[in-house]
Amino acid sequence: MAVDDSSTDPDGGSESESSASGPSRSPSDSVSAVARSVADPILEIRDTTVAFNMDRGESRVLDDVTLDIERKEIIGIVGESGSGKSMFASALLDAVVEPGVLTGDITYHPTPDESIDLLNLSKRELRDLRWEEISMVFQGAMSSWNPTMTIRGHFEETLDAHDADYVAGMERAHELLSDLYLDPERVLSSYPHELSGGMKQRALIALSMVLEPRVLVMDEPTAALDLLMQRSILKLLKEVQSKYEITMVFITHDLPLVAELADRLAVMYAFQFAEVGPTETILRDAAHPYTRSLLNATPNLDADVDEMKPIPGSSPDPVNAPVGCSYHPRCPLATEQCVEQDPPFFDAGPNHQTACFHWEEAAEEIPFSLPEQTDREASR
Ligand SMILES: Nc1ncnc2c1ncn2[C@@H]1O[C@H](COP(=O)(O)OP(=O)(O)OP(=O)(O)O)[C@@H](O)[C@H]1O
Repeated sequence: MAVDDSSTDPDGGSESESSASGPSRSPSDSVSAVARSVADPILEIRDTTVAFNMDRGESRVLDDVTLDIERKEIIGIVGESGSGKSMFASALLDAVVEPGVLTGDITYHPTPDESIDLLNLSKRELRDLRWEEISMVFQGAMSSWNPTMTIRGHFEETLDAHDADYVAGMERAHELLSDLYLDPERVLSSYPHELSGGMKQRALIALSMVLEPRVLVMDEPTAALDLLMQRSILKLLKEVQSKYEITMVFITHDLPLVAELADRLAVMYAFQFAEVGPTETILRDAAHPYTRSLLNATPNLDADVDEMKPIPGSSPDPVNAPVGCSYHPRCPLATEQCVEQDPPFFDAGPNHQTACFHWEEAAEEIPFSLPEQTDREASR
């Protein structure tokens, strides 16, 4: 799915005529469409692909994605299992595992006036960038604590590896642990097995922020926790984000969960972004048939089980992703055009882009009812 702005009228609406005739998909269109929605990008991801050569053929597990991440925003990357979310996270840190091949352009702007070409750094520069500038809490990281080392040992090791000032670093560790409602001394002197899952996860978030990164990428950071702990960590993350003014990229399959936290959502389907927009807009006016069906299929505390409608069919194999729109085999709105052409992004409203030729029909054809008031709205 490419990005396109050629179908947009001056008022920000879209003209279906131009979409039907196949809008231009040149890179300049791509950049201008993305730039319009993000005023001060801290990360610019352009035409980025991750591919593995398999015996069966090339497996494109991230397929030509373009996205800007705004400084100090919380962006939720949402999608079904296997849609490419973790690959996207790894790409942001040039940390794709071998033999995966990462191509494209990712530019990091530590400040609005500085640009770093993230995919052309030396090993040393990349090592410094990770943790110090862009830090990551990986999926399953709770089990990655070294069981023979206290939590203090982990903080010390991290500070040491980056030649950071020990006293200032440990002061920051104390502050972060307190911010995350942990008793710093008790936690620092504990071994990982002496802490509950929720405490370990909060300590890990503190550890990932100890070198004062500007961006924190979290891949399913709360997946192993119960619902109440997940929600309380989300609340703490919001507080920490606003205190330290950090940019957060929160990756999850759980749309209602991340909707409580994120300013914007980017919905992934089949290794590409299907829709990007402000969280409230996506929840109220999702324009992509997949997002609308995902909202109908997603369990949440407020909906009856009978109201949930699973999406028929299964998500594509990265070796044999469908030609045209990758969602077309499961989409009730699919036409010949969807089978033949890869839809570009269309503007569906302010800062709201969707990669669907038929987005204007989606609201009528795929209705969904908004959940009752959520915690997110109540907390605003
Ligand atoms: N090392 C690898 N070699 C080849 N393919 C891989 C490798 N790791 C992941 N994949 C494939 O890449 C695709 C995207 O995986 P990814 O882990 O990014 O999905 P995800 O959306 O994060 O899912 P989940 O939430 O289940 O982790 C999947 O089809 C997966 O099988």
